[in-house]
Amino acid sequence: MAKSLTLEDLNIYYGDFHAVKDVSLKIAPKSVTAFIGPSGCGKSTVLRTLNRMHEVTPRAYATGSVMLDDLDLYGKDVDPVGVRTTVGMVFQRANPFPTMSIRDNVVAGLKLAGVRDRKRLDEVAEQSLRGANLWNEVKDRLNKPGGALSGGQQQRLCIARAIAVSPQVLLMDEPCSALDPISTLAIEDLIAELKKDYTIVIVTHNMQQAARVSDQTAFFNLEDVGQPGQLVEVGATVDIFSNPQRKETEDYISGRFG
Ligand SMILES: Nc1ncnc2c1ncn2[C@@H]1O[C@H](COP(=O)(O)OP(=O)(O)OP(=O)(O)O)[C@@H](O)[C@H]1O
Repeated sequence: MAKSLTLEDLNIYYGDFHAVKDVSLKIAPKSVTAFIGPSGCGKSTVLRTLNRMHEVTPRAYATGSVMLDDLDLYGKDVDPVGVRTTVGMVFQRANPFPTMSIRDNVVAGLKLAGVRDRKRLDEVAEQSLRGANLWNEVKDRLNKPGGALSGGQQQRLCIARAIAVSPQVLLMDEPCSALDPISTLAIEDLIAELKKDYTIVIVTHNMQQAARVSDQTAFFNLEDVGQPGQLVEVGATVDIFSNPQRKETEDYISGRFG
């Protein structure tokens, strides 16, 4: 079931480079939080610490804590691979396995986890494709390759693949940046649906998108090039967009910089 995330004093490094400084933030279950801010301020870096993908980069590490309800994701006995199942991720560019069938793309994670029962796999494939609003478009060609779908369909296939393993949180790193406006709206509608079951964190450069899809907005910035990114302001999306407390936030959302 959907869970909360609590980041406390999170500092994130790539080797000697201090990329993000002192982030503390609460994310409620079954809500959408948007990370916004200019290029290089650390939005994707923070996102990747939420499922321990950050440390996949050589010499990258984080200090502080990320709690999933009461589980410290950076705790000593926590398996990062398990974390990545519990906290799923969808990337900027849809990345289905191109020659693998649509059905097998969706259940790839389950197969990897050892599930072999064909009936069960078919059920999960259908459920996840329905959940990703893709079922009606692909139900007659489940054995065709995932790479044969349109960009927007591929992105929904990746969302189906992410939800097939029953995560508690979904992270989305600019999921619409490679999509046309119609496919973008389809993904935004889907986010509104998914929020009923999942806690969602999305990085977006699109202010209108942040305003449309999120309940909470976190604005990141950096004082100067080479300085660590920081969380400048976080609050209910309506407040951040209508009544930001910090001038930097106002300047950014009104398009005066970034
Ligand atoms: N693999 C890496 N190795 C070293 N430094 C990195 C790596 N990835 C990102 N960085 C640096 O960390 C900082 C934050 O980058 P990040 O990609 O998180 O920013 P962002 O806000 O998501 O940017 P954008 O909006 O352009 O995607 C930048 O200075 C970036 O150059």
